[in-house]
Amino acid sequence: MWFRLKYVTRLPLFYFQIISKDLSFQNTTLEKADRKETNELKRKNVDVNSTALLKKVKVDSDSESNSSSSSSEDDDSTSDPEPETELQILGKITSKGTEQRREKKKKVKTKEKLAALHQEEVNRIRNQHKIHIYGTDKPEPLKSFDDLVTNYKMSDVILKNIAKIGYTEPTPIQRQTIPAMLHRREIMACAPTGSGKTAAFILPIIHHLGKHSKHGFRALVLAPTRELAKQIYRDFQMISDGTGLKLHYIDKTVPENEGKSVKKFDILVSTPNRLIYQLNQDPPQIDLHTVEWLIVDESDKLFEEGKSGFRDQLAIIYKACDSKNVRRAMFSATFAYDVEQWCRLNLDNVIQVNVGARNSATQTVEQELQFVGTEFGKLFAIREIIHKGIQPPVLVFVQSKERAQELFNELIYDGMNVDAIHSGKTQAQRDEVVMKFRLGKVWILICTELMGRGIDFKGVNLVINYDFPNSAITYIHRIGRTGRAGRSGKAITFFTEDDKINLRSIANIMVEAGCPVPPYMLQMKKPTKKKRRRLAKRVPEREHISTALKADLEKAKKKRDIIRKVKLQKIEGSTVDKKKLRRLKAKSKNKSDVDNKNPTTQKGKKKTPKDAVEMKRSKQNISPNEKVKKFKQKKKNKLKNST
Ligand SMILES: Nc1ncnc2c1ncn2[C@@H]1O[C@H](COP(=O)(O)OP(=O)(O)OP(=O)(O)O)[C@@H](O)[C@H]1O
Repeated sequence: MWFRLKYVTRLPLFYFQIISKDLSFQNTTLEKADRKETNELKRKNVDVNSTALLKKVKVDSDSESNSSSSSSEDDDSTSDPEPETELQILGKITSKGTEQRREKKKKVKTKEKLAALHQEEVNRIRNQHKIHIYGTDKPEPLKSFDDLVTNYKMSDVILKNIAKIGYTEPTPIQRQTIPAMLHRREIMACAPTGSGKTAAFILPIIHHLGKHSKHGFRALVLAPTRELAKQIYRDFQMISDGTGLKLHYIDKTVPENEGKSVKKFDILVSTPNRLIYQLNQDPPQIDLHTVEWLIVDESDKLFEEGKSGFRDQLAIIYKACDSKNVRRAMFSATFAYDVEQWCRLNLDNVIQVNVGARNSATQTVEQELQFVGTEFGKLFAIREIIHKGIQPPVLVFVQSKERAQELFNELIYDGMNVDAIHSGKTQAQRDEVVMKFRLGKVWILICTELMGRGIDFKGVNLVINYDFPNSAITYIHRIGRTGRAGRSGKAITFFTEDDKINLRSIANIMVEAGCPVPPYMLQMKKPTKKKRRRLAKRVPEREHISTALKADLEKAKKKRDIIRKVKLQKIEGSTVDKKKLRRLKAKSKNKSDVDNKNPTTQKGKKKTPKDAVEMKRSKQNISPNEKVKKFKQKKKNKLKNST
């Protein structure tokens, strides 16, 4: 291109040369004088371009008038280097344009260079924080929270609030998802446990909503458990303080007709179950037509099918949020392939943000596997850990509410500062336990999966997986209750012979996080996908938790047998009550059968009336309306049968 321009600029020059060749004989003197002058001007470093042009025009007109006379320009040109000077001079005329073009090019180049440098900086930030982003028109990550003011005009009130909480730098997930949401992009975000995903969606929502309005809910946040929903609600309260935005959390205690007043709120935080209950009322107690932001926290859990999942409920809520302006964002520390596929198909121009390797444990947790042989070995091991000295708070995970209660019974007798939380407890009891644990009044908290996801207890130092997690995903979330927000933590996982099937997947996660693992674990047989899914849905059967030694249990059993025998003898020896005798014999047989199968049944079977009521309630877990429906249905069926 540059060459072509060069030749174009030299064309008039060539033309002048031809003319001057013809006139050279006549104009030698004139030209020489001319050249002399121009050379002089050149020497004086004056802009000669215009002068040269004028002269040239003059030469041309003169040559036209003296066309009959001729002189040899060739000789002149070969013998005299002057024409070259002329070329240079004329070249200068064009070189001014070239220079301009060059300057333009330079400007373009510098612009390109600056853009490249900027992109390099953006890439550097992303690489430094292990941010992987997929999608089109990817917004730049934040360098600092100040970018929110300079680039997005975020209110000082919000920034003061986050400074008050103690956030000085955005976490990696916040760096990338906050700008994406501020550009109103639908997103799917995956970042390790405890990496600040909550604030990553709270900040842009509060900025977008701005002030309180009476249009109804404009943001809806869903979480799988009440505890997590409450925690998110509290975070919203802290970050939106002073903005005037009104928050709402659906509580069971809320009166039925409360739906009429929901227009006074801007943000709703809820579990899917509570929300569905309100949507199903006639007329619905909640209106989601005005929702502009739908956030699904722990989205892979909410997408799960079956008893423990919320897929059906989520579908209903998704449909109910039918505003044209609605934007959706999915957050979790783990993502299943099918959820990802769903997001790609159903979200509008979705941006996917992953921090670190997907479905990996946080690097700040020191992970350890401990072989304990049997169920009894677990109790021995936990006592040993506690006696060696623990730094509270400590979380202990078991697989069911029954086992949580059993372990609680054992540890409380050891005089430990311990409590348990599970779905068998009432909401008030659960809230009280959580509060005590947060305040440091309880040091060891025994819990089920209820506390496995999202819960942010400050400074948990140790997580003990008393019962082996039934999937790698469960493991990642459980151990993620420690090592949060960059702090360090430790996780110990007990395993017995029965847990071998899932051992390899957990060992792989440990290796990825840089924790040592015996090599044999990585070479164990991989369970099939089908088997893994089945395992993830069901918890394995385990012996009851009890310290009573087998010998002691045998002794107790023998004692009971002797008492029964004596009773029998007494009955047989006296007046014969055959019915009573048969009953006693049968009872004795059944009892010993049960005892033989399970040496710990005595303790496990002890149930207070309160326990029974709670168990019944948790089993039923049916809303009052559903109860009425069931009752009516039963009545109808009875009537049908009778007719
Ligand atoms: N920018 C920040 N600077 C410092 N601490 C932060 C920042 N953002 C969030 N935190 C803190 O990090 C902790 C974990 O945050 P959060 O509960 O949002 O994690 P998460 O990624 O949602 O975890 P999980 O996957 O377990 O739900 C909280 O105590 C929160 O206050």
